[in-house]
Amino acid sequence: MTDQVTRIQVGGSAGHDPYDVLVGRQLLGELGSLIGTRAKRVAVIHPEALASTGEALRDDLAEQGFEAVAIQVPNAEEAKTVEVAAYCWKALGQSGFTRTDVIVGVGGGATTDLAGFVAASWLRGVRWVAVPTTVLAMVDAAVGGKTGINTAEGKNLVGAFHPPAGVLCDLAALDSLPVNDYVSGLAEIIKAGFISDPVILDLIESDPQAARTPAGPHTAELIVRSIRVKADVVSSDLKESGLREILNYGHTLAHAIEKNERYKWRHGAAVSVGMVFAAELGRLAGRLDDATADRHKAVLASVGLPLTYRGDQWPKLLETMKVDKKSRGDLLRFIVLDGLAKPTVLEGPDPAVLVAAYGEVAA
Ligand SMILES: NC(=O)c1ccc[n+]([C@@H]2O[C@H](COP(=O)([O-])OP(=O)(O)OC[C@H]3O[C@@H](n4cnc5c(N)ncnc54)[C@H](O)[C@@H]3O)[C@@H](O)[C@H]2O)c1
Ligand SMILES: O=C(O)C(=O)C[C@@H](O)[C@H](O)[C@H](O)COP(=O)(O)O
Ligand SMILES: [Zn+2]
Repeated sequence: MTDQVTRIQVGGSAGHDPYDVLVGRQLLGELGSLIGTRAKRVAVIHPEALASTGEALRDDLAEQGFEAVAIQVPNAEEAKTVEVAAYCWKALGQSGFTRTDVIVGVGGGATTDLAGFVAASWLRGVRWVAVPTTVLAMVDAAVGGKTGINTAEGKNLVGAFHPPAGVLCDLAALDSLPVNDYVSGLAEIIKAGFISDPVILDLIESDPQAARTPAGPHTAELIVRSIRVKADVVSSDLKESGLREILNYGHTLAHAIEKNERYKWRHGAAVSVGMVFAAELGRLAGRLDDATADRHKAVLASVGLPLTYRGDQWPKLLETMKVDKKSRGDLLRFIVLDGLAKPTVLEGPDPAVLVAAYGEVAA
């Protein structure tokens, strides 16, 4: 599977333009055609860690005749700030970037979230192409058009739905990814397994150690299966008016942990703890069977993801969860499972049940 190119179409049926996610190797030759002939200028937004990749892409695009600029931004969550967005807007303004010009976001989910947001906000929306270079960005962040930045008050509080024109997942990029960032992406893959495609869980459980590296036998299949889960959901509900909420499984607590840690925790690590909490919530609400709830801890721990967070932080986490995007007025809402691959919404759980569920993750 690793040497072939898999093409997954996203959208088309819900009023937004369809685009393709390509998964394979040596895909960057596709970039010029995705950018298209109307563009004169291209801005390549990349993190510090990928300085040489960003500059090589810029040089390549310049050779293809574009006026190409590289915009280097900080690594990880430090890029998802209004100050960094403003720095990008300034660079676009100074390059004379017009509505037919194109942004390329190369990097992990933090970079693609930022690049997509800059594309959504510049001149009220220009085209952008995502070149995700982490597992997490390939299977989740770069697909589906949720773009945004954080504020001191919470995760992704400012953003826009602005789908890319295409997504290029070059598996070779994963070879340089630090193992903790690789494993962080497995949390979103495991999420896709629990909400929709249990074969994902079987593949990881068959050899958890191998799942921790890009050389594992199931890497491409895990990535493709997870992208299909996401593509199916966002194709029918781009703007999260219903079904798309299932992709937020584990995220209500995760985002509160990330804010509490001032965005220093990896997103996937927080999602891992959040899924243990959500599984326990489902079990205590009488929806989820014990075996499936316990399977969360087993599979997450088997790849080295965390299961616990500080017990004394519960009051602060609860306050933050109240302003989660799924809340409606004073009503707290969580995604839980009615069973394996049966996600549903749990509205306004009894506060005592919430405390008891947190007891399962409290360290
Ligand atoms: N928009 C969405 O739908 C969506 C979905 C899931 C997650 N997200 C967001 O994605 C972000 C997390 O993304 P992430 O896990 O990719 O982390 P990240 O973007 O922070 O990247 C992790 C680190 O790896 C570096 N890096 C990236 N690619 C590399 C490579 N190939 N080799 C070496 N280093 C590399 C980055 O510079 C960074 O330091 C969070 O902000 C999260 O909120 C968004
Ligand atoms: O695409 C979605 O929808 C998701 O919820 C996917 C999540 O994995 C992702 O972390 C997303 O950025 C969360 O969005 P938010 O709306 O809860 O900020
Ligand atoms: Zn996520």
